[in-house]
Amino acid sequence: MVTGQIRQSLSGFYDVDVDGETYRTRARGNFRNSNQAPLVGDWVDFKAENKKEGYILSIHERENSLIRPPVANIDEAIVVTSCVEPAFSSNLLDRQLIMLESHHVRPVLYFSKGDLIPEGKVTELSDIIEAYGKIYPTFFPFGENEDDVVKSLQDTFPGKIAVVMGQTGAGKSTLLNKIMPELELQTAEISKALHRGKHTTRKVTLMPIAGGLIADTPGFSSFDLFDMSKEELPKLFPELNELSVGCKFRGCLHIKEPKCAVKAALEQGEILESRYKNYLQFNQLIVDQKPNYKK
Ligand SMILES: Nc1nc2c(ncn2[C@@H]2O[C@H](COP(=O)(O)OP(=O)(O)OP(=O)(O)O)[C@@H](O)[C@H]2O)c(=O)[nH]1
Ligand SMILES: [Zn+2]
Repeated sequence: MVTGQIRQSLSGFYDVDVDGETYRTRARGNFRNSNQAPLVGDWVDFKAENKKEGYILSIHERENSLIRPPVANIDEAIVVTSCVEPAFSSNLLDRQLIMLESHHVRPVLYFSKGDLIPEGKVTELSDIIEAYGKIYPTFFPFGENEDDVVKSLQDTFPGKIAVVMGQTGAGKSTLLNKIMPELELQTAEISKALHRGKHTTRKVTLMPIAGGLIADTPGFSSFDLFDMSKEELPKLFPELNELSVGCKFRGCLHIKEPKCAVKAALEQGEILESRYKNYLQFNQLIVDQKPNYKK
């Protein structure tokens, strides 16, 4: 029996890395019937006569995992958000952030297309980005410092598994190509020129980049996964969660309760109004989505 880490999955095959050597494996029949499917990033025990025909015997306990992308043991998720084209959406960003928080994956924010922000909007967007910077590690290449910012993001990679996610056209491929030009990932323009969809295979790969392992995720155009309870939701906003110790009621949802520290902070302008509005909207979505969930 050998132990290694799954680095790629494709059509039922799992490529397992053992100290730099790759073994092609499959999941055993009884394994497929159980609910647990191997994921890229999983540490597995497997049996192999040779490097082409191995069988996964068991999966080690996971730190965490995501559904989109299907990757396990993620150290950080780089959320790429475009400032312009597609327009900045705090709602979409906050949806991704609570999804990551609920899966215990650490978000890192990268804001792209700072160069395209119209002059009249620079202050507004910079203020928003600065506010996010107080909640999460945030990288915003803008003007002269672009290369340094990308470099400092890349300095977070060594020894880690990272996933890159974000809306279609946000600039994920562009960022990865900046870090590692050898990758030559197709950016939107090139794939448009080739007249074909970019993500036709269901291949998931961890690519060695800047000392870490990175999975590039197909972009999405909408995002509506709310599988948490309304009680759990406020805990997924780190700044609300931190403030909640000051609320009068334990389990305060920061909506209608009196003596709520979150609402006080909101009135003082200490938290982003857009985040609070998004919180209220997500709360409503959960309430509408799961009428029987209410305690
Ligand atoms: N001006 C400017 N253009 C950018 C920047 N980042 C990306 N782009 C452009 O935006 C378009 C989309 O970028 P991609 O890197 O393909 O976006 P993606 O997130 O990989 O998109 P999907 O693969 O569809 O999910 C391309 O035309 C890029 O050249 C940026 O910082 N500034
Ligand atoms: Zn409260």
